[in-house]
Amino acid sequence: MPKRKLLVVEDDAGLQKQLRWSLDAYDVLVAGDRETALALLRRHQPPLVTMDLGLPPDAEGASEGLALLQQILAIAPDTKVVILSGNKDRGNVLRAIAMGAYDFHQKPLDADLLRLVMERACFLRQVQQENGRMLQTQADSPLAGIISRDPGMLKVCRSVEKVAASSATVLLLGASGSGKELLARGLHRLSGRHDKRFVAINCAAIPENLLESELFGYEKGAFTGAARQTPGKIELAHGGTFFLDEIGDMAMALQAKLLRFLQERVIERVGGRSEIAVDVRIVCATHRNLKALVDGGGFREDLYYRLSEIVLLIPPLRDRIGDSVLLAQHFRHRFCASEGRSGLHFSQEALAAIEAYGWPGNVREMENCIKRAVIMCNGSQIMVADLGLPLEPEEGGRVEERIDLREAREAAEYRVMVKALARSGGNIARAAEMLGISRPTLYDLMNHHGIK
Ligand SMILES: Nc1ncnc2c1ncn2[C@@H]1O[C@H](COP(=O)(O)OP(=O)(O)OP(=O)(O)O)[C@@H](O)[C@H]1O
Repeated sequence: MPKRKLLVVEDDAGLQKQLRWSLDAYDVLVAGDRETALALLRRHQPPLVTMDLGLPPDAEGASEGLALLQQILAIAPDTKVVILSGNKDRGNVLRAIAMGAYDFHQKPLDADLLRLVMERACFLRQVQQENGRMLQTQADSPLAGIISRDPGMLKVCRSVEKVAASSATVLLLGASGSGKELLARGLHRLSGRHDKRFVAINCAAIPENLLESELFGYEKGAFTGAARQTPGKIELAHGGTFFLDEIGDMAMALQAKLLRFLQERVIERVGGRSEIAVDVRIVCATHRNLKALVDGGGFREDLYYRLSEIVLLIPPLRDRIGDSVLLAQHFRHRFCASEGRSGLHFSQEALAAIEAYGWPGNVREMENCIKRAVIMCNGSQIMVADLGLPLEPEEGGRVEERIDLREAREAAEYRVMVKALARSGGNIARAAEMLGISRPTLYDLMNHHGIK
């Protein structure tokens, strides 16, 4: 893999040399002034820039550096710019960050820390680019709305594509909010039934005594209040796909009726005498452990086997590598557009918090969280507080927000690295590929975190 390009803007020859040496994992381009920097930027389009704000002719001030920063971000808005600052530059550094610089690093240089900052910048840019590409191709793909770069989740998507054309019954297993309905809709759109209806019913949301008539329909006068003949949801899905969500919550008596339908493909409306043939593709989902329900006598074994011709396991969001930030950016785009708040960005701390949080409510929780943050945030950055994430309980029950960015970054880095290594079965090349970094960089990081 060719080295990534990094533009160093620094007028001090000694520091230029030190930066070249510290950041030798990159293809380093060096500029000593604004004009050279812009020429190199246009020619090489480096994804990463480090810059000193004090450039000639204003080496003591920051006007030249800030003007360059503005130009860099106007020419290539995705560039991740890290400001190298002296300890007296606080005000100017804050100004630079507010203008869109990615981060800052205080001199004297700490090579290890700077390398980490650059790696994180690289990673973030890559995720943002992938997100952009996905948004672009969204309209053409039937699994369009499904955003993921996690190998496990992508495997589920490939399986959906494979089974879509068949008539097999599909069982989707996954926690609440993990995207079961989204996948079921994708499956329908990819199938030969896509021009017919997709009808969904949530077995847990409808009282037991009403579910039967919802599913199978009823004849006029079948029960008090049955004023006219009403077809059921299964019948309405004729020719299309019928999605039964929370199948694990269905009562035993109704399970028997559903099994009969699956065996004979005919329904009988409540209070009716005739059998009506219905042709539907069944997709069901549950967040419950269906096999354990069967073992405990809460779910019919014969129905379980009927429903589980193809079983797809949807990983929870916390196990999807890199997806939390990717999804957060996706929802930020979407809600910025729908709420008329263009130009909002996440602060670094907010991104670190998004990565570190466990998302027990999965993608739905993330969607709600980002929507609220977009609506509630003041200014141009979404801060940690805007996310309203529950704080991690500390030892002794004390609740305290961790605001050490370096620590948060390191923890997040360690986590994704261990996951990638686990998923690749210890294969360094594959793990590095998943992480979007070079093998030497991964070795460096493993060393840094003491992973053998
Ligand atoms: N990978 C994803 N990319 C983008 N949006 C997603 C993704 N997964 C889920 N969503 C969105 O998250 C929300 C919840 O997804 P969905 O309703 O499919 O989950 P579910 O597993 O069926 O939830 P439940 O079990 O609670 O019914 C939806 O708004 C959906 O569009």
